[in-house]
Amino acid sequence: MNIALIAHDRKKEEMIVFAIAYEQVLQDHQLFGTGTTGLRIMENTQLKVHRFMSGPLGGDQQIGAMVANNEMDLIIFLRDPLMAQPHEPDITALLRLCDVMGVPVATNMATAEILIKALERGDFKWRELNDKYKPGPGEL
Ligand SMILES: O=C(CO)COP(=O)(O)O
Repeated sequence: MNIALIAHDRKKEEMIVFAIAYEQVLQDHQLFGTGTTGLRIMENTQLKVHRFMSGPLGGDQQIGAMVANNEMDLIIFLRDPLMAQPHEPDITALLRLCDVMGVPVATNMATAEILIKALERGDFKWRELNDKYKPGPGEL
């Protein structure tokens, strides 16, 4: 599965704790992240993360492009709900695309834990069938 890990600055420590706690689960998947989040995870675990640009420089949009292409299976996006972000439109766009494409997305730790346990159990195997049902351009 392709999994994206993204965290705003005041949520990065939480993301690192999450990545350490679930390293054994995450290591079996292809991991993607925005620039700084990906770097911090790699500095603190043995996980390999494909790093896109930092969020404010377009990283959310790059991950959004994967969602639009139906190439992303799960997103953990620890947002900071108490701090305005300069790239708020990009964040909204990414979350909107997750809803368009039916991609499971967690925006806080409580949901992240539920989704990672579901991943561990194999609950997202249906995503592998997705290509078959993938809408073509203009079909939505
Ligand atoms: O801003 C972000 C997501 O919107 C995260 O970007 P960084 O991981 O580069 O800090």
